[in-house]
Amino acid sequence: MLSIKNMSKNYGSTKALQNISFNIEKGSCFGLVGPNGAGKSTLIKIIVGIIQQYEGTITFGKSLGANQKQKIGYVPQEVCLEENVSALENLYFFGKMYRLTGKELHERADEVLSYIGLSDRKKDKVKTFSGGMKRRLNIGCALMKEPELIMMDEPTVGIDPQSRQYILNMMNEMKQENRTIIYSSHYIEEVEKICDDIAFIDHGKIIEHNNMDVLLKKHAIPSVYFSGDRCSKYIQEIEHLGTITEHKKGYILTTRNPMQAMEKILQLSKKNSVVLDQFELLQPKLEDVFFTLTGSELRA
Ligand SMILES: Nc1ncnc2c1ncn2[C@@H]1O[C@H](COP(=O)(O)OP(=O)(O)OP(=O)(O)O)[C@@H](O)[C@H]1O
Repeated sequence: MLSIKNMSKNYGSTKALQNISFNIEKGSCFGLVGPNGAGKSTLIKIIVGIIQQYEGTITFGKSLGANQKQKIGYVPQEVCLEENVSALENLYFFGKMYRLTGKELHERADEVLSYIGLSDRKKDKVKTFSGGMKRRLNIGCALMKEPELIMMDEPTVGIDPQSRQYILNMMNEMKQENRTIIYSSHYIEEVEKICDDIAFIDHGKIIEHNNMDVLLKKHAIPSVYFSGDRCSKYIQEIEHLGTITEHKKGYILTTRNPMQAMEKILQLSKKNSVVLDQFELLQPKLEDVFFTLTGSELRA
């Protein structure tokens, strides 16, 4: 549906994007993950058409076609609302920009208000809203044109957990409606919950792009946590199986072969009469993948 080829963008001597290429399928959620300054917003602004000077090509599939701009919704990182008027008036403003009028405009605004959970506050001025409500309305403005492709640039920054969950649920609903989402974030646990494909971006380069499951299988190393009095007695005997670190009252063994490691730990515990208090396989996380690939945490 959307294909980016060899895209680069410089701001003076800053290389914001360096030769980026990827494809996005219709109806999927594509996560763009990277620390501050990685180049996520620049990429989104190019796709939306805000930044027009860049190298490379963007091809939109048949479903978007020639009038693609009409079908792309953009939720900017900064909340972009008129605070002194009501939620409804903000939606009308955006609807009119997308050439909606009369009954169509009013009906669409009501639909969107219900979608973003603000129907009962529609006549209130935006300045009386919480941060989370403003974020939801910000998304609502982009939904006025019923986009096929919706670009969301860090839509959950600095809001309460309930609003965050509400927005994630909305995104899941959009996927079910076969809308395509590009979701930029450095909240990796959110991306993990809703994205199908993920691109890790750092210093303007895509350092890995893959389906979520493939990414985890390829890069995240599983580990085993075990604790119990005196299990330090046999630690030396399992050192060759992976990397051991002390954690809380026990140890984490990071290993490519967790089943073999678990069997060995059980064997040694029995032999040394050690009773294990805790013994579990820890599932790899996307955060670990980012760490493995870049050697650094995702800086918030
Ligand atoms: N208008 C601009 N002029 C000059 N440099 C810019 C401009 N916009 C972005 N940059 C630089 O380009 C690089 C990429 O910035 P960008 O905003 O795309 O990153 P980002 O991943 O979206 O970061 P954040 O999560 O902080 O929004 C950064 O080094 C940034 O300082």
